[in-house]
Amino acid sequence: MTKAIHIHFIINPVAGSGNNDLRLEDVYDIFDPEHYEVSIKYSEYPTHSTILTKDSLKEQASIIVACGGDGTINEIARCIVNTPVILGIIPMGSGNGLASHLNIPKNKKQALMVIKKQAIKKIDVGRFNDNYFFSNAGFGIAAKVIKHYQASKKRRFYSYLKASIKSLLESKDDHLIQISTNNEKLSINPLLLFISNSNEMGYKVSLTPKASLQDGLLDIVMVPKTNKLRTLLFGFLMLFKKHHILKEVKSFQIKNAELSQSHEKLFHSQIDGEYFPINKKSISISVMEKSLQVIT
Ligand SMILES: Nc1ncnc2c1ncn2[C@@H]1O[C@H](COP(=O)(O)OP(=O)(O)OP(=O)(O)O)[C@@H](O)[C@H]1O
Repeated sequence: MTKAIHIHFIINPVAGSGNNDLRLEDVYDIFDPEHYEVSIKYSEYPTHSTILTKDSLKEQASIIVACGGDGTINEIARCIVNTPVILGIIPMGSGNGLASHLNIPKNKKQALMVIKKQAIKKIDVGRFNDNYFFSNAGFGIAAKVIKHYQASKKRRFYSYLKASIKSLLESKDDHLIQISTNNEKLSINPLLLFISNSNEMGYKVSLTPKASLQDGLLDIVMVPKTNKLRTLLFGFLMLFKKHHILKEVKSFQIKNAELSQSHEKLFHSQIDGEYFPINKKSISISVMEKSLQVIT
């Protein structure tokens, strides 16, 4: 008798519009119980998915399926970078940036069928000091929007738009960030400093439409603080992926970068759509080429 494949589903019940679940019968309709051993787990609080994933690794899971959005994917995938364990995704989040880049259907049954086929892609992973990002990380308004969005408690496009406008209009504090990359030293008081592995932030919005998950590079978009009118114009153009026509918008690719602040210790940042303040003088960013196996 061949050994059963252990496939574990970790569900974030509150991602997206909430009430997420998965019925064991529906999974066994697609994954025949003779060949698959299925386990379904629910996260009960933020970061719980990481603990559940570590348990699944001890339980010999060879496929772990993240059922949620980019935040849930991060909590799970960070445990399986550079391991033979494969990540599956059932998009249940609000923005679902990474799943959308990978063309994973939102319909549960269709997403299960994709997982069953097991077409595996090795994707790049972003490193942010000792943390990973799979979709994107950012500073300036990218972090503020997430802070306001999380405070609004509702995970919908409208809340995201509201948080974006609020952040665009209140950007008055100055944080000069120095960046060493590609043999260059840059300095910016950022309206936005965005570092992306994938080509979508979620809700089909993209600051880096040409980014690839397999090119061994991270795509950067840098916008210095500017006046309110140009700030709003930037926000508007971004919705149509036309922000690059503004002369102050700089886009380039990197393999690694060192970020530092001379006067301020706290970096307000976001990683994969979750607010992530860092109390360090510097941040190292790099790409780890093709170090996560994902079913697409
Ligand atoms: N039971 C729970 N109660 C409260 N928060 C939880 C629970 N389980 C997970 N979380 C947290 O929910 C947050 C949001 O998850 P996730 O990013 O997957 O959804 P989303 O924000 O709706 O989607 P996206 O990031 O794609 O827009 C994560 O920070 C995660 O830690």
